[in-house]
Amino acid sequence: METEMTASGKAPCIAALGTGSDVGKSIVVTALCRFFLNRGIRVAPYKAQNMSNNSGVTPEGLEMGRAQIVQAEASRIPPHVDMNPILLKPTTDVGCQVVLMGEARENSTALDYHQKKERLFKTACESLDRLRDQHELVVMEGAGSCAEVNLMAGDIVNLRMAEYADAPVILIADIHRGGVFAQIVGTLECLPPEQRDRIAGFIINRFRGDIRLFEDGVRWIEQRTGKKVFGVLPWYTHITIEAEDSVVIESPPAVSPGRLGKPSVAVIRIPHISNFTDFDPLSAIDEIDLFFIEKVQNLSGFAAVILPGSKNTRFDLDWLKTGGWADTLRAYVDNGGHVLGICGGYQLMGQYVHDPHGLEGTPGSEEGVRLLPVETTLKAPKTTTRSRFMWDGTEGTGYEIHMGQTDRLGGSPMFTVLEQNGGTPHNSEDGCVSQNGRVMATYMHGLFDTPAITRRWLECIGLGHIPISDARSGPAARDREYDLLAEHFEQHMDTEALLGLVDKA
Ligand SMILES: NC(=O)CC[C@H](N)C(=O)O
Repeated sequence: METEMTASGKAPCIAALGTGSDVGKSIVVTALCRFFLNRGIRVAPYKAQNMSNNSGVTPEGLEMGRAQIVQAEASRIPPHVDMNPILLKPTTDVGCQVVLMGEARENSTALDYHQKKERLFKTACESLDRLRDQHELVVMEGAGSCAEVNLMAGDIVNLRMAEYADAPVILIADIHRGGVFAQIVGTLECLPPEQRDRIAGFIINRFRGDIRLFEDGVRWIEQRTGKKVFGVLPWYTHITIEAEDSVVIESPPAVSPGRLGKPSVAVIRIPHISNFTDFDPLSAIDEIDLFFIEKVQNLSGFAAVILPGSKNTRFDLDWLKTGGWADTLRAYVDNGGHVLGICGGYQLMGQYVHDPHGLEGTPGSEEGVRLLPVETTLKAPKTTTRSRFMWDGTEGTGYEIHMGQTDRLGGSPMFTVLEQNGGTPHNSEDGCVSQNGRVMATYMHGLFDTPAITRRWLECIGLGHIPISDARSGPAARDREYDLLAEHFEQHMDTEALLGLVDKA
């Protein structure tokens, strides 16, 4: 199918906006991208502004939100910062790092960020225009609820962006949390008439149970609003696509390792966790139980404990120390436990973390958890690389996103870096392994995406007998999941009506 160019000579756009946060916008956009691609349309994803600590690196070595990287993958195109020109990475409750066109620009409080919105809106529009020049369709994603009336004047990602692109809007609602009728009618009610008219219809996400029982509900919504329900998307468990938001791992309960007779691995859910999707390949292994844990508990039942990335290393370090985690971790290691740190988790495990310029809070130094002989200083410029590395003869790929630079004062490096952003690495040593080999850490995110590296790490923690199939991870495996998602989506959507939207756009 071909799309009609708009009068401006640019490709049409459609926008998926939400009735709230975490209603499943990203996954619907991912499904839409693969659906349109399967109909022969060259499609690209776009989200003007993303607030997330879950980011990745483009082939050009620039940083962008992982959700748009996933959507680009579903569109079978390389990710580009135009797909997510503004990324806000929360460091504190009131401040964030502003990543503009893939580069960390500054730390901003919500208030001063607000004052820069107009300039940023222009940058975001230019990105969208470029995407529209290069593709046949752009599927835009909104942020949070599109009807936050107090924020509408400064909106650069929801209806204002849809207006700029003259895009019809699909409103995504989440029936699982209840109140779906009020979500939809209430959202429309909060919008001025011209914006309400822009909403073409609805997708109801996360339906559980017998869908026939909801037919009345669909009729009610259509009669009440005069707009179409494009489809009701049932809950699924047979498809794995990485999650966008760390709310999926919020407030995890205490767990009993080994409860199912399987070896268990714990990831400590630190307050500013970043790139929690690093562990998706581990959760996919049936023979292992992977848990996120937050409350201090005895660790002796775990085969290994992981300290993940952090967007505020010193804050999380203080949290680990004052809450009792630091002592618990040291005792666990003294008793033979295995610990792995990734990025911020690596920094935490050293002797000190220095932040002389206050990049992540007030300037100063903080004593580390002291599990490794390393010392870290946070300083610009930010490192953002796609890397290739070697671990004792096993090759892997990963990506680095950090301000910190870490000096090794003992132990040995974990990886030899072979390549960064397609060129020679700045420093060919990465990470640190303790003398006894049980404590190790690296800057490399995404290391478990390489099955051979996962296998190698499982050997290190005494789980070398667990089979790791190459078919479970990597690009080909993810591509199959996008097809499964599109299939599920098509089964439950009025596909003709969706295609009709593109014609009208
Ligand atoms: N991704 C991370 O874990 C980043 C670690 C730390 N906040 C830094 O910027 O160096």
